[in-house]
Amino acid sequence: MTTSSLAVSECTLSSTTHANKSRHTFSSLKGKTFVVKLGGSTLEYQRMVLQDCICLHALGASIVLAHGGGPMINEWLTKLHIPICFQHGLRVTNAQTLEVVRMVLCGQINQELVAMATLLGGDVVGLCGTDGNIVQGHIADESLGFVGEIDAIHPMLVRQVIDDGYIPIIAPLGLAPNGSCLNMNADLVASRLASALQASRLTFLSDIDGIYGSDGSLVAEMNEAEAQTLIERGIITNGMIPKVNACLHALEDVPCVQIANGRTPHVLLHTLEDLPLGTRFVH
Ligand SMILES: Nc1ncnc2c1ncn2[C@@H]1O[C@H](COP(=O)(O)OP(=O)(O)O)[C@@H](O)[C@H]1O
Ligand SMILES: CC(=O)N[C@@H](CCC(=O)OP(=O)(O)O)C(=O)O
Repeated sequence: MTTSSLAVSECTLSSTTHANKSRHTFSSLKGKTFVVKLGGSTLEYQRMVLQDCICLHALGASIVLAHGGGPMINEWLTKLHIPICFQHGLRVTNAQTLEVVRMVLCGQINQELVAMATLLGGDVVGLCGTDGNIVQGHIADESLGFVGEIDAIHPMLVRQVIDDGYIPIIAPLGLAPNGSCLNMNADLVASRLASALQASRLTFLSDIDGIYGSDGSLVAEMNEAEAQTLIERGIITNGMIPKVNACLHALEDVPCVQIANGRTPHVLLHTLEDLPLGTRFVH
């Protein structure tokens, strides 16, 4: 048995119910592209998420894993006594902060995901948004420092990696026209990648079940007007603001966009059952 088929059987065995229930869904994954965004808040559950990615990949889907790492960047900034500051969910990034962002996202988190996925039998390639000019952007707001707004996604390298049979694992950095590296919000990178790849599904895995509304209960479906109202009323705050904007942006090109809890066992397999799960964005 190959390492890849081992990973599939481990995944399928530990989720026999899903495999049985979803036999029809699983048999039709060829040609489908799933973009998964793994939030920094959920990286401790990376093993389970990677297992599901490897399983779906072995069953024929093209998988792209985009990751964040906000909490780990905060940990390192704190250790180094560098101040932490966010505006509307985006990190204010001066030159010193950018050095730490790059080291943590690429040197630590991306490398750990690649090592863990390889150990689990996956064929993965670690990339960062600057590789092959995948994520091109510019500084949109001087007050945020080296934070990029995305101008273009060049998905050729990602497509090549997929076509060669690998799962690309992508860190959220970008390149400015002058060649300088920019800190990008990972949700926005995942969203734009999903659009550029014409993905059939974009799933944001975070540390909450989905979006909580004004009465504190989970909102199963949300459209743009409802999202804007919740942002204006201060019910959607912090990192959820760019995440919601990313979801709304992707909805123009991607038929299924949802936020789900990355701590739920085999949540990616659940997403294929088309049962209510987390918050799904609708027109
Ligand atoms: N209305 C809301 N519903 C759910 N979570 C919200 C809401 N508003 C703000 N949040 C916050 O958004 C967080 C998820 O965003 P973020 O911290 O950026 O996560 P990630 O690292 O997974 O991308 C939640 O942990 C929660 O604290
Ligand atoms: C500009 C900006 O805010 N960049 C983010 C990049 C990481 C990220 O987005 O991580 P999460 O998905 O865990 O939030 C940051 O520096 O934290």
